[in-house]
Amino acid sequence: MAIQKEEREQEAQRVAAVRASIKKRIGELGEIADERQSELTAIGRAFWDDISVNADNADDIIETAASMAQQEHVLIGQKRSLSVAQDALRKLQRVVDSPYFARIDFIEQGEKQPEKIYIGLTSFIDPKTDEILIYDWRAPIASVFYDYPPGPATYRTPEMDVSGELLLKRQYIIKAGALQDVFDTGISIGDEMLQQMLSRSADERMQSIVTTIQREQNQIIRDDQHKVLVVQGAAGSGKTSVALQRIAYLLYKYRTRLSAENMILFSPNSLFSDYVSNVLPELGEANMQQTTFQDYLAHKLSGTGLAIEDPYDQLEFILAGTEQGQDHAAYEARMQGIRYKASAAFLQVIEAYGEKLKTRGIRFSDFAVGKKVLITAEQLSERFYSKASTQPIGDRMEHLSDWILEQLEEIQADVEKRFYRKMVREPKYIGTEPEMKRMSKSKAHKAIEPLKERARSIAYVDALGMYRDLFSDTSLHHELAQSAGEELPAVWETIRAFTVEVLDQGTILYEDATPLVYLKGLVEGQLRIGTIRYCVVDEAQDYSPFHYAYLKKLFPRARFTLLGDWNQGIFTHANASAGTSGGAGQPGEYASISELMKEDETKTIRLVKSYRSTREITEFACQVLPHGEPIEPFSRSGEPPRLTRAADETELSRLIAAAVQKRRDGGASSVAILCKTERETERAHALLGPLLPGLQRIHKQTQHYEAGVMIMPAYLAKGLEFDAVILYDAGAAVYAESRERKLFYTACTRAQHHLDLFYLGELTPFLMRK
Ligand SMILES: Nc1ncnc2c1ncn2[C@@H]1O[C@H](COP(=O)(O)OP(=O)(O)OP(=O)(O)O)[C@@H](O)[C@H]1O
Repeated sequence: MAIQKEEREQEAQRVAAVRASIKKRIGELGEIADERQSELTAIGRAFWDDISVNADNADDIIETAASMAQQEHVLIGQKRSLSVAQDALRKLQRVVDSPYFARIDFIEQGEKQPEKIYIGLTSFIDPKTDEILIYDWRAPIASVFYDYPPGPATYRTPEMDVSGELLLKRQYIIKAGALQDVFDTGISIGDEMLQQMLSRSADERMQSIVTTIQREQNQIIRDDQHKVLVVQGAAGSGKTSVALQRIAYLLYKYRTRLSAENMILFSPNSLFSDYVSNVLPELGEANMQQTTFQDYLAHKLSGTGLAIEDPYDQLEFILAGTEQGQDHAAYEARMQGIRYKASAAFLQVIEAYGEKLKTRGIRFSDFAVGKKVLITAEQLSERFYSKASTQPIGDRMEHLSDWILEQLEEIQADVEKRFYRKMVREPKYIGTEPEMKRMSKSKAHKAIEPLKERARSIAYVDALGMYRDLFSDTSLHHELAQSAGEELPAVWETIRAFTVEVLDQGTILYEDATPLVYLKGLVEGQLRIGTIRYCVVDEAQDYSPFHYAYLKKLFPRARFTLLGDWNQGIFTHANASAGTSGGAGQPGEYASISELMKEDETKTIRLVKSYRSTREITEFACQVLPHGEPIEPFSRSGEPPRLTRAADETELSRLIAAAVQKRRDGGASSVAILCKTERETERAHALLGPLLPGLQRIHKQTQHYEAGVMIMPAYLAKGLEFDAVILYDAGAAVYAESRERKLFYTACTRAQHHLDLFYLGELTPFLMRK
């Protein structure tokens, strides 16, 4: 809704006035920061002068120590106040050219005068008048802007709910310090503004969405009542964006007791981590810890010498199917194993195993130097099980480690003596006695230290051996399954034989890694990281029940936000709970998450509106999953996706190169050519490379995201988006199996503005209208 010229004039004046105020404050803060910096330098200098002066005189040592402690205290305080000033300065510098983006006029119940609330990225109080010139978008009252159309409205403060009436909702576009546009909005947050945001070309990195957060998204961002928040959101519905703004919100709301180190985000790969890495800094917050599950597993198994398979290699195996001459029986054996090992039933078996091991059965390994065994596995076992079984395993392990360390101390002393005697006896050592003592001490230390390290890291427990027992010993597995109220899987013998064979080759397949790490954690009693208070899992559909049980154990004090889209679940293991492998997402799958998290306070929120793609692309992608979650496209129109058949590979490459060029000429800053597998990517890259100079090949190890023209397997594009997507070969020879449907859907939904599909032979049946 356009506003009157006069009012617009007033708004422009206010922008200028607020900006002037901010600039002034920036100047003051700059001076304060400089002053504090020079004070700090002076104190630092005096500190060292004091030490050098006083330390010359032995009598002054005590006095020096006292003065050092005191000065250090002053130094810490001074550093803190410098960083406060610098923080405030940085925040204002970031917003000075665009101080706010919205205004609401709100009259609280019982009040006579409405209040004008201006909302921006950070709050700003006029230091002279104490007037709040800008409210932070995360302040309680700002939620009215996101949640309500003009009319009755309520917002929640920590103390109470405040009701009133929203009289006006206004949005501003302020660039380089000048008001460019201002308009009043009605029902939802300016479709106009959202249209503008979504029509732009995809940026180098993900952008923040604070100016246009939608009501249903705001509900997720500000939820702090539930321990587990599950978000099922359509492709492009803003799950990742919401996750990041939520982290910023929590950091603001709990700023006195929560910092970025208390939060962890699990993302699908390093490329994605890089892609989203600037959102929080843009919002003035530090980045949370970000990792991939794979990195976590690798970290947990580091030091064991075991290398685990990458999830993408597992996926490649699944996608390759039996097409490349792979033995059908072997393929099926592994597929059955993947499903079983991700299931809640197998989790119960491992839990039962953990219970049993409390009283007997932990496999210990000997402590030996070369062939000489210092402490036998039996001694360790005896010692461990001599403690009451009511004591937690972790405590008993800790005692055992302490005991081993004591034994090793004695052994080290003994070894040292022997080294010394040997030196004395052998004429080739010609040192003084203290020298020989020092040498023998150091040699003994070198010999025993690795053993001590093994003791400290509980590397004397043979978790892999115990995991193998689970498969080599059918009666054990059967007994555990029964005690957990489960049955052995129907294809047990196949799974059993396959697993033992692979483990004996020294390979840890991806499907074995989490159960193994879980078991390891149970027997070592070291499965907890208490500092994490919020754990956010993006692409949550790609995690199995096992993963969730593990995360819950790992972060016992954390609240969880799990964001996913079952329609994009491309990993077989992830579907194991509902047994819908390859099919469309079923709402029933959520129940299992709350069950697994063992939390009553679980809330599931659905996001059905998709913002990324044009209406035409979203509708096109929806036909790939006829029974998928409903998706409501945001009303932004573009050209319909184009389907082009090529006669052969040479023509395919030529057509694709021309399509890329067309998109680039049309202004697309990012164009992605998506293939099915690594193999197909390699082949396509070889053909297209000469036709498209500068074509970037994206690998699973790629760490940095850079806009431009790129080629990759579709699964690596998860979570990302591009101005234009080109599907390399959408033929029936490539996409036909039900397990490939979701991957195909994921690929199509990466496109913001243009989607071009090419194919050889027949078109994929996923696009045949029913
Ligand atoms: N409220 C909003 N205002 C502006 N842009 C938005 C909003 N919500 C989402 N978007 C935009 O929509 C696009 C998709 O968002 P995002 O990547 O967060 O979705 P997603 O649900 O995680 O997608 P997917 O599951 O398909 O990877 C992004 O460009 C994001 O900036």
